[in-house]
Amino acid sequence: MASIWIINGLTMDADSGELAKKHVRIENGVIAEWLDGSSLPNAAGADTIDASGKLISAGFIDMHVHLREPGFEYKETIASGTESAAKGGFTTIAPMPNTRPVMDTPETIQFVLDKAKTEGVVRVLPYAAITKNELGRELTDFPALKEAGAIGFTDDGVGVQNAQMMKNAMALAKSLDMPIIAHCEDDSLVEGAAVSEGAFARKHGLKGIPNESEAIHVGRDILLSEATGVHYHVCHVSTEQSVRLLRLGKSVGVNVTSEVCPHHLLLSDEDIPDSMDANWKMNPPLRTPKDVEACIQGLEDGTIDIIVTDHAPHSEEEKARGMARAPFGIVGFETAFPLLYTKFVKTGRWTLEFLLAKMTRIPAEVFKLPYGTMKTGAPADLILIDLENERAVDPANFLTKGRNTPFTGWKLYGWPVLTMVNGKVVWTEEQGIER
Ligand SMILES: NC(=O)N[C@@H](CC(=O)O)C(=O)O
Ligand SMILES: [Zn+2]
Repeated sequence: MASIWIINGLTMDADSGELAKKHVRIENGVIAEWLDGSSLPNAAGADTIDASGKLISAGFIDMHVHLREPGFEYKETIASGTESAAKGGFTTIAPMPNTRPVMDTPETIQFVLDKAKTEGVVRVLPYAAITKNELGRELTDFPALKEAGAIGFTDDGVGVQNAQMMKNAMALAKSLDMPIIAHCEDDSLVEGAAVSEGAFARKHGLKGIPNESEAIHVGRDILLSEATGVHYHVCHVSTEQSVRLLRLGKSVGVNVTSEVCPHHLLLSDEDIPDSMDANWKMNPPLRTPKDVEACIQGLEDGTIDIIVTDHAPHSEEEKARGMARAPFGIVGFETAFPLLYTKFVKTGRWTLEFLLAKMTRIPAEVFKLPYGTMKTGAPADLILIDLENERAVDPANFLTKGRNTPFTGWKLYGWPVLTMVNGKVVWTEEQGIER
C-alpha cells in the first residue's frame, strides 16, 4: 500500500479547543506521522488528499445499529448499512442480533463477519443474543459466541423480562470478561402502546408507554450488575428516571455505562405531527421535554457515556402502516453528526471536542476498542467533515435502504465528505463508495 498524505486538514486541539492546520501521513493502514501545518510535507511518491478547510477527526464509532442481515434484506443489508455508515462518518459499527435467524449461534456471528469482510465497507463488530431467539427462555452459548467474535451480549429489540435470567447472563458474561448490553423495557407496563405517555398520547386519546417501563429495568439491572460485577451497558436511555438511576449507580461505583441517541436529545413527544407519521415512532419512544433535558444533562455530566444512532431501517411500506401498526425505529447514520453539530455545537451549548469525544474516544474506551483515536500507531480510521456548508436532510440521497427519518428538511451543518477505514478511502462526497 502506497503511503498517503492528508494535507491541510484542521484538527481539534483537546487542550486549547482550537482548530489547528495539520498534515498526516498514513502508512500500511496506520497513522504514521503528524506534521504541523506551517509548511507542506515532501509527499513525493505518495497519494495526497487535500483537506483544506475540512475538519479531520477519528472515524465515529456507533455501538448500537441494526443491519438487518440475515433475514430482513429488504430493510437493509450489510452492504447498504455499512455504506450508509461510511457516508455518516462511522468507521466502526456494532450491529444488534435481532436478525432472522437471530444472531444467537457462532454460525450466524461468522456469517455476519464474513459478509462484512466481503461486502461491507466499514468495520463491523457484532453483538450476540443473550437468550436463544431473544425469547428470554434459555441462555445462548456465551463462550462459543465470544470465540466466534461477538463483542458483547444483548437481546436488543426486547428486554430480558426475567431477573434471574438476567443475573445468570451477567454472571456468565463476567466470567468471560464480556459486557451485557441491555434494551431496558418491562413488557408488563407497555402492552402494545406506540408512543410515550405524555401530551401527544393525551391529545390523541392513545395509550402511552410509561417512563417506568424503561427505568425499572435500569434499576433492576444496576443492582444485578453490582451483585455480579459485570460491565453493564444500558441501550438508548430516554427517561429522566433512568438518568437518575444511572447517576446513583455510578456514584456508588457500579460498573455501568450507557448511551443516548440523537433523536432523544433533539425531539420530544410534543414534536410528533398530528398526522401520526410513523417516522416519529421508535423504541424507546420520544418522551417529554423534561426527559429530553435530563438526557442532555446526563450526557453532559458523564452519567450517559456515549452517543449511538440506533440506526433502525424499515421499508416505506412498513412505515406507511400508520402509528399503531408500523414497526418501531428510525434510520440514523447519515444525520447523526450534522444534527448534533448544528443543534448543540453551533448553538454554543457544547464544544466540538465534547461531541467528538462522545462519538469516538469514549465509545472506544467503554468497549475497550483500539479505535476512535488519531494517535500515531493507531489504525487510520479518519474522516473529513465540512463544517461550513449548510444542507437540508433529503432521504432521497441516503445510502441506507431506509427512508424512515423524522428529520427530513432540517437544514444542517457538519456533513462528512470523506471516510477512511484502516487507511483505505471507502467513501467520498464526490465519488461515492469506493470498494
Ligand atoms: N429502536 C427501535 O425502534 N427499533 C429497533 C429495536 C431496538 O433497538 O430496540 C429495531 O430493530 O427496529
Ligand atoms: Zn433497543
